[in-house]
Amino acid sequence: MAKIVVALGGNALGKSPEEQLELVKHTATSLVGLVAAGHKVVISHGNGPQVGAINLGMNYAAEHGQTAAFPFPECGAMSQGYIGYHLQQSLQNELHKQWLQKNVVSMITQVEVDPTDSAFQHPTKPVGAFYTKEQAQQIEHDKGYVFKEDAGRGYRQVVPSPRPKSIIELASINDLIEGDHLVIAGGGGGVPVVKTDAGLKGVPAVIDKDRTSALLADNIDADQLIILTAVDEVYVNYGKPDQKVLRELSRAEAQRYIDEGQFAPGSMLPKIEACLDFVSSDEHRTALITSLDHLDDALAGKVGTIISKQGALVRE
Ligand SMILES: Nc1ncnc2c1ncn2[C@@H]1O[C@H](COP(=O)(O)OP(=O)(O)O)[C@@H](O)[C@H]1O
Ligand SMILES: NC(=O)OP(=O)(O)O
Repeated sequence: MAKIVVALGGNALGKSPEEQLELVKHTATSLVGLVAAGHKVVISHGNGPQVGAINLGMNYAAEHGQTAAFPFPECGAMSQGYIGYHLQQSLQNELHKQWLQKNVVSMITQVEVDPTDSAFQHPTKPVGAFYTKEQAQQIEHDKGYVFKEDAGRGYRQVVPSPRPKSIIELASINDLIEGDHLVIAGGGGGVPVVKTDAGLKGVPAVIDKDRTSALLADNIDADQLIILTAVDEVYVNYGKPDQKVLRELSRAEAQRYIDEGQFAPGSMLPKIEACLDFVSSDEHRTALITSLDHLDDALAGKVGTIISKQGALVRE
């Protein structure tokens, strides 16, 4: 029996509620398979496209006098509710189908960040829709948003992405895990908050969910961190004619590829760094990167990139 944190990528969750529900239903089958095998599973998820879409919609409604303005942290909390709802429902339906009894719960999670984090001066986290260069320049001009090219897929708005310091609801998450609940936590990297004299206060940013998932996995002393995204494996020379798949990576190999710039900042780089953070303190810990579609194949060792401290494969 292992304790496993599974992080679902926001970009891999489709572009609409219908697409997201279909993708989540499919992944729920594999996640419940892990539960059926006796593992303790904690699920986290991204929210880049979703929080971007919610923010765009709320801004549009506010600009047209239809609603009050909704600050960015509130949009982050809404994205946790929206994705958590799909996950809860799909997991509950799948548990029922497999005749398994388990309570499923999404924990609205706040994550403390440092107000002096230099990330606030250098926005890097892509959120929302993809635009052409011309469209992005127009919106930059009209609204003052910052856009960057995202891993060859188009231009996206970027917001600050400070590092997660601590998980505010950690004690409750641990209690729920101990109580054998199937917990969804740290959604969208958590709603970023800072500690002030007046208490916790939300800040406009998106914490990288891979970093928060690694922190969560460390804090609950998990054995494995699984990052599910849109690609089956990690590559060197990604997207080039000579791209090469990486099936197993040691800490030293991963560091060498990071230094070579093999992993795109804002997409694959934070995943690799999060995996390294998680495996570095304990050689029995492993991290796995694969696609939402192929979790079962990856657990069977057919696809996926495994990262461990020494690079030696440790599987159940
Ligand atoms: N070296 C690499 N190997 C594999 N994928 C990479 C690499 N560099 C960048 N990517 C891109 O990173 C994406 C995953 O990051 P992202 O879309 O931000 O993840 P998420 O699923 O968490 O939203 C992949 O779909 C791929 O397009
Ligand atoms: N919050 C976050 O990291 O979202 P994505 O997985 O969508 O990038």
